[in-house]
Amino acid sequence: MTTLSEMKCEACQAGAPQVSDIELAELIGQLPDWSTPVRAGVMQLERVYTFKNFKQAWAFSNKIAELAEAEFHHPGILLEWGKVTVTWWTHAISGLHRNDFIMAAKTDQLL
Ligand SMILES: C[C@H](O)[C@H](O)[C@H]1CNC2=NC(N)=NC(=O)C2=N1
Repeated sequence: MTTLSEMKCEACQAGAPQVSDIELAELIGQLPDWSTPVRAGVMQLERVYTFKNFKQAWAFSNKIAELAEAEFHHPGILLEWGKVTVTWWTHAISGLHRNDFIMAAKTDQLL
């Protein structure tokens, strides 16, 4: 079985379906360290990573940015001293697409 981190994002346009409740339950089950906050009506996928200092957090943020550009699917990244908060959602559909779960799994692989 292909794991999420081995999958590739698919091109996602406006009108693409958000994950269903059943898909959401199945996918979030593969990402135990991630939460699904809803902000301004938009469900997102979020994880906080902690580090020993700003420099390590900064380096991790750069890796995420490179991954996002390679997959052309981009997160929110909050860089703080010793912390990186990564938030994935699909702007085009104002919600969660399978791509967001793939990218969250790939983000975990960067550690
Ligand atoms: C023009 C539009 O921003 C692009 O097609 C891509 C870029 N990266 C993206 N990233 C995310 N998270 N959602 C998008 O809808 C998205 N669209």
